[in-house]
Formats: sequence, C-alpha cells, structure tokens
Amino acid sequence: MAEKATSGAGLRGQSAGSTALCTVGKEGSGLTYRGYDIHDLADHARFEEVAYLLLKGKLPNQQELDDYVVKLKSLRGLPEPLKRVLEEIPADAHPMDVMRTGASMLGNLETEKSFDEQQDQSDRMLAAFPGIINYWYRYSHDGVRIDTDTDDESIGGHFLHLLHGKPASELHARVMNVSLILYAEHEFNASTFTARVCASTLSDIHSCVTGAIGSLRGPLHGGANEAAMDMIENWQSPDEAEREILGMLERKEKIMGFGHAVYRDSDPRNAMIKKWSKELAKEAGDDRLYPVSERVEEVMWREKKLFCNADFFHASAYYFMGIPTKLFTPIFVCSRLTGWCAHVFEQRENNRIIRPNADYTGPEKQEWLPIDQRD
Ligand SMILES: CC(=O)SCCNC(=O)CCNC(=O)[C@H](O)C(C)(C)COP(=O)(O)OP(=O)(O)OC[C@H]1O[C@@H](n2cnc3c(N)ncnc32)[C@H](O)[C@@H]1OP(=O)(O)O
Ligand SMILES: O=C([O-])CC(=O)C(=O)O
Repeated sequence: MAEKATSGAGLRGQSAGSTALCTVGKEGSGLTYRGYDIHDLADHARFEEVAYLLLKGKLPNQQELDDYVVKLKSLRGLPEPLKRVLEEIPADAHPMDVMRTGASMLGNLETEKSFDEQQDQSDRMLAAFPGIINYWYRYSHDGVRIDTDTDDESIGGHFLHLLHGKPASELHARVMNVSLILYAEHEFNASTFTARVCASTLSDIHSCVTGAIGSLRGPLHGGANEAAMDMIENWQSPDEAEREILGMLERKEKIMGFGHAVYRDSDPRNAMIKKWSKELAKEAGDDRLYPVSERVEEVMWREKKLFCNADFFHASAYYFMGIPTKLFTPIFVCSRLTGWCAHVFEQRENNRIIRPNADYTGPEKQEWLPIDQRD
C-alpha cells in the first residue's frame, strides 16, 4: 500500500528518531506494540499485560503478571497532601488540568531522584492515576472523599468502581480493558514526542508525563474523543446527523474523531472499539447515539474519504458506560502513560538532546533604537 502523501509541515513524514516500541501504519493500517499485532492484544491480553510488555520489554509469564497486578493494586493509595491539593481544584476545572496538576504534585511528593527508579515511578503513576482523577471528580461533584484503594483486579474495573461507587459489570470492565489497550501506545504522536523531548534534557519522569498530558489535552489529539461526544450528543437521528455533518463540511469545519496524521484509509483501532460500542448500545437499549455515529462514519467516508480514528467510537462506548464526557481524555492518560514512560526509558537509554533547527522567516538585521525614538 502507498504511503500517505505528506508535506514537511508539522514534521510530517520525517523520521525524528528510532523506537523498538511500536509501528503505526507500516502495512497501511497496521499497528503493533513490540511486534505484537493490536488485534491479538485487544482480543486476548489484559491491559496490565500490555503495560508490562511496554514498560518491562516482554510479555509476562503467569507468575510475573500475578506479581505485577499485586504490585499495582498495592500502589493505589494517594498521599494526603495530594488529596488536599485535589480538593482545592474547582468542579468546573478541566479534568485534564486536574491530571496535569495531579501528576506534577505526585512528582513533588515522590520525586524521581535517580533514573534507577524509573520503573517503580511508572508503576506508581499507572496505579495512582485513576484514583487522582476520580478522587477529584467525586469530591468536587458529589462532596465525597473516596477511598482509592479498591481490590479490583483490573485498572479499567478500578476506574469505573471509583467513578460509580460500585464494582463494574463484567462487560464494562472488559470494554475498559480493550480501550486501555487500544490507547496505550502510538509511536511518535504529539504527546509521546513531548515526553521524549522533555526526557532528552535528562529531566525527571513526572515532568515528562506532565508535559505529555498537556499535549494530549488538545482537540486535535486526545481531546478529540470529548469533542466528538459534544458533537454527536446533539443529534436526535441519523438524518439530522447527516444534515449537520454536510453543513459542517460545507463550512470547512473539522470533524473531531476523523482523519489521522499517519494512517491512510483506516485506523485499526476503530473497528475494535466500534464493535464494543455496538455491544454496549445493545445493552443500554440505545437507538439513537450508535446509529447517529454510524451515519456520521458513512457520510464522512462518502463525502471526504475520511475515516474514524481511535477516538470517534470511544465517545459512544464511554457514554454507554455512564462515563461523563469530561473524563474521556483522562482515561486516555491512564492508558497512554505506559507508552509515554516506555518512550522516556528508550530516550534515556540512547540519548541526545532533541534540538532541531528552524527556518528563519523574520526581518533581516535591524537597527537598535533607544526606547524614546521608537514609534
Ligand atoms: C488518538 C488521536 O490523537 S487520533 C487524532 C484525533 N484528532 C482528531 O480527531 C481531530 C480531527 N482530525 C484532524 O484534525 C486531523 O485529521 C489530524 C490532526 C488527526 C491529522 O492532521 P493532518 O495530518 O494534518 O491531516 P491530513 O494531512 O490528513 O489532512 C488532509 C486534509 O483533510 C482535512 N481533514 C483532515 N482531518 C479532517 C477532519 N477531521 N475533518 C475535516 N477535514 C479534515 C484537512 O483539513 C486537510 O485539508 P486541506 O488539505 O484542505 O488543509
Ligand atoms: O499517532 C497520532 O498522531 C495520534 C494517535 O492516533 C495516537 O496518539 O493514538
């Protein structure tokens, strides 16, 4: 299959380094983590296994996985000063800002003092991030101080348990597992590249992750799942969705959840999350949001040959599991953290500071004028 046509803007199509972690679009719409096909991982693995694969370099055997899950479960508690900071953040704050502050505060309390700690620091963030966002959410919205130390076996189930105050159903825990796997890693995407640039200065791992959260927040990247939800929730029927989408295209507006910087004609993650969104729609008795989403997908392909990326059907899937829209992108953080940290390790292993050149477009040499002589 032909490579996607690219121009130099946004560093598109240029190699900015090497990685052993992931291939994106290598055979058109392929995606692999350390050589494992995303379909195999999403169909068979636990997210904790994928986290292990990315962070430790190989798939765990049963004993290693059991030990890893026990370790992650033991790291779910939040320090009191972090809880106090989270309690100060207003209910109308953007949850990605809460994540950013949470990651940064954790870095103040449990600073990475040496790169020898990188594995433990990553495991700690992986265990604690669902607690950080849900502690803030439940406190600021419901006035409840939740205990983030649950006994849930999976990170996805743990997230839903904290949010809803009761253990997740088997189906919902399963879908969260798939979702976290699909979002875990994606080569040199903008947030991962941010983490690597930060790592290349030999900074600490919390700074790398905090910066990456800021990059993921934007609607052209991770924020697209929320933006897609804000769009589709307004439409009552597929016909209304079609009319509105045609209008948006006419006005040259961006349709969130569509298109990709690397894939050419499909994002392999879409079919997988779409399948689960359909299953959840059936469970929820939905006859609006899923058909609306399908019609948007149809119209975008028919009119523009633009396809759904990983974010589009995540919107309806998360909605059907009762997840508030503003928590969509923080879930992405809880997953992509694994990819970010693995890239930080890789960068540190073979580091040179990332410092490209710029093509200068400013004025030629100018004459210095004292301030009282300027216009
Ligand atoms: C998990 C993730 O982060 S996946 C990405 C999530 N982001 C989104 O869903 C936001 C919407 N999508 C987009 O903005 C873009 O497709 C990006 C940012 C993902 C990729 O950007 P690029 O690589 O610059 O896109 P690309 O080169 O394919 O664009 C080609 C043309 O299609 C248009 N296009 C691309 N995506 C869209 C879209 N979603 N809606 C409308 N038009 C689009 C572009 O405007 C461009 O048109 P132009 O040549 O007239 O300027
Ligand atoms: O690779 C990208 O540019 C964006 C993306 O799909 C991701 O980060 O998952």
